[in-house]
Amino acid sequence: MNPEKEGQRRILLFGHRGQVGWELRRTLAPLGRVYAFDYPEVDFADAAAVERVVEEVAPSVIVNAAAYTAVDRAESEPERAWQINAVAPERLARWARTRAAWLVHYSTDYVYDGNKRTPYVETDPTAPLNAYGRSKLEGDRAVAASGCPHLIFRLCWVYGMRGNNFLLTMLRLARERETLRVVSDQIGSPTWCRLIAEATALALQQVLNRPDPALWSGVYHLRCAGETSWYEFARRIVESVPEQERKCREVVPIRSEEYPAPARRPAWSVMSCEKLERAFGLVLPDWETALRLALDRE
Ligand SMILES: NC(=O)C1=CN([C@@H]2O[C@H](COP(=O)(O)OP(=O)(O)OC[C@H]3O[C@@H](n4cnc5c(N)ncnc54)[C@H](OP(=O)(O)O)[C@@H]3O)[C@@H](O)[C@H]2O)C=CC1
Ligand SMILES: Cc1cn([C@H]2C[C@H](O)[C@@H](COP(=O)(O)OP(=O)(O)O[C@H]3O[C@@H](C)C(=O)[C@@H](O)[C@H]3O)O2)c(=O)[nH]c1=O
Repeated sequence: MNPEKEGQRRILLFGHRGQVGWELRRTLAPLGRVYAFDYPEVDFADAAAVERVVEEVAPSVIVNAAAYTAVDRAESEPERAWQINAVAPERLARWARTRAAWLVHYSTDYVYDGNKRTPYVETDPTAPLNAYGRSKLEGDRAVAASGCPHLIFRLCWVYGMRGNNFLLTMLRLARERETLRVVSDQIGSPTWCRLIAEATALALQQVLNRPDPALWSGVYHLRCAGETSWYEFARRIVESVPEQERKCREVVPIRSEEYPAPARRPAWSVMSCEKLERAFGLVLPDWETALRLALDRE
């Protein structure tokens, strides 16, 4: 084997202005030269634009953190979600296969129906409840079926201090409203985007230096340890807002039916990360520690 030197390696990153992509730009830098793109410079719905960039950069690694992530909006725009989450990754995977390039891609807990009560493993059947989940699942299938060397990280409840996410929504609402009503019957693992980007780089570094890419290619669950409800997560976030800035006095637990939304969400999003630990020796901290770190560091 003749591993490519870090200095020569060309890494093509899509979605660098998103939560995970923003962090990846930094964590991938030690692995090679990072060429970063996002919407609207490159629109995943425009096949020719994607093809042009991939041909021009000619990467040996593609990291795709771009996605259509508006879960409720996807119910009324399923075609657009499909183009971005299913069709575009398939094109990237086909290109990667012809050049033997690695493709790192992200998936979601929303590919599962949430009916289990023990942690999901990667081989469990998928059955998405909403249009976003269906489009993401098709992206996973296309990448896995393409035959390119690939890592698909299946994430859950991602937050950070940029973009749209539950943490930022709750920090804002805690300052605006006296009472917050938050669902307590959906269980998952809030995961800080910075830890995802760090784990991605560590896993990628390992596979790039190992022979036999096919052995390591596959789906890996990647999330913070522990589990909680959106309600408990909201309570911790609200508590973090200094008393003098906080308007919210009460967070009320409610059932999903009491928070009507266009998309159904799984009741159980807890995923086992044993496969990730076995393959790469990676374990993320528990969600409460990670939340404290995220709030302190940013
Ligand atoms: N957020 C979460 O809770 C979870 C996310 N994931 C997955 O993790 C990955 C990263 O998610 P996250 O960082 O939160 O996503 P973000 O929504 O923060 O970022 C996605 C990026 O993709 C870009 N994008 C949107 N539409 C297009 C398009 N047509 N062409 C090119 N780029 C586009 C967005 O641009 P713009 O902002 O301009 O639209 C944005 O910069 C995704 O695959 C997502 O499905 C999995 C589980 C949980
Ligand atoms: C704002 C708010 C939300 N909720 C509920 C709605 C929903 O069931 C839950 C989470 O709300 P959000 O809409 O922020 O989360 P949602 O967009 O469903 O988050 C998902 O995003 C995609 C991209 C993923 O892949 C998933 O892992 C997951 O993180 O909280 C309340 O109960 N009260 C509130 O005030």
